[in-house]
Amino acid sequence: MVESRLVGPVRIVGVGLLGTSVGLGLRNRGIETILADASPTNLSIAIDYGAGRAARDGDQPQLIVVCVPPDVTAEIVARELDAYPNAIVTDVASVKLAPLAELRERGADVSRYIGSHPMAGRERGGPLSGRADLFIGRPWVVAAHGGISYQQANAIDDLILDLGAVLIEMSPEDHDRGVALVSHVPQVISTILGRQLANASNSALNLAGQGVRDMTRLAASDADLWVQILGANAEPVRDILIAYRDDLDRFIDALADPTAPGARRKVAEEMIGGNAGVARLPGKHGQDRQFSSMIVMIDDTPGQLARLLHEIGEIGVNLEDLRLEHSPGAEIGLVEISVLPEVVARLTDELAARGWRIAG
Ligand SMILES: NC(=O)C1=CN([C@@H]2O[C@H](COP(=O)(O)OP(=O)(O)OC[C@H]3O[C@@H](n4cnc5c(N)ncnc54)[C@H](O)[C@@H]3O)[C@@H](O)[C@H]2O)C=CC1
Ligand SMILES: O=C(O)C(=O)Cc1ccc(O)cc1
Repeated sequence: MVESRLVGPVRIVGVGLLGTSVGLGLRNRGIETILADASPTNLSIAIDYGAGRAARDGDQPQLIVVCVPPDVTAEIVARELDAYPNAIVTDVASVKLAPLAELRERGADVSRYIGSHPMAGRERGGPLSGRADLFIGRPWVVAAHGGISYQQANAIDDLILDLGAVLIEMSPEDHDRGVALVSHVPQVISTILGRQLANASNSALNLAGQGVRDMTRLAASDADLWVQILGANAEPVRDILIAYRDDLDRFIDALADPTAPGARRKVAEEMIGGNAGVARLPGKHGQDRQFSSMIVMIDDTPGQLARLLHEIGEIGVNLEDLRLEHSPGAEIGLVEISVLPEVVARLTDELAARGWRIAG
């Protein structure tokens, strides 16, 4: 078992996709986890899956992670702060300003609370979708505020590093504007595109290739959750959608008469603008687009990276690119390797069989 930074126990409230994944990841590191959920069914599934045990009288959690829908996040965080006066509390809701504002309105003791947000998830919620490796190599924002000192937030940093994620500090305002651009607006646009398919003919749908599937993956997301996320971050999302409407209008105008002087240039300029934007995305959807990437966790000890590279050579796979990230303070390294898409499955299986920990 890998050594952990957290001491525990960690109490997890809400054991759907996020809560079960946190529980499974911490249990893999030997950390005691206590689970709670308003749904008895979800609670027993998460326990059966090995994400932790049920709560008992006298539990003294070091840290509480609230993983409930955004609308009820502040209410549950406030309740947990009251019930466990020695614990630090965080939440994982996809928006950060609204829960903090509501906690302040409720007069909660925010000196023991910092909101956070892992940029990792799936379209399907519920405990059955939980995965121990969901957060490995993913950004996890800590949205600090003036009411808590850095030292008190140590347990939240340890949680993030123990789960193999990459800690990023941001203000709640910057966070909400950032996720509006990279998560919430892409969700809306994917949904709109998905709706266009609802009444399409079967003969058109039968032609669907990978492009439309990539673009509409998010359209399968849970409506209940997204009504809450978009409602809680409406202003930044709206601002970007208004700019997007202008972009759409330019495209529509350019296509009104594609043979008119300058029309082709206008379309080309839009395409080149898109190329430039997507090239700025870090990681596998950006610079390394023509290759597939995977992340291998290595212990931060001498010889580990060399052994990994040697074994990839033994497996007979050519490495196209490599990036090494140290999780600040954690004794692990995250090696992002890029290879040809057709060898990913074999390389993943063979490295896993040799005992390497792989994440996505
Ligand atoms: N789904 C995703 O991809 C991501 C979601 N998030 C955030 O994580 C949080 C949880 O999302 P998911 O795990 O996807 O949802 P989910 O629907 O899979 O799980 C939510 C769980 O909370 C429980 N719950 C609801 N109200 C409760 C209450 N009052 N008290 C106790 N338990 C309650 C539900 O029974 C359910 O088990 C949300 O705030 C969401 O914004 C963050 C990153 C990614
Ligand atoms: O599936 C994806 O690519 C996502 O972006 C999932 C996701 C959904 C909600 C979040 O708050 C964070 C991540």
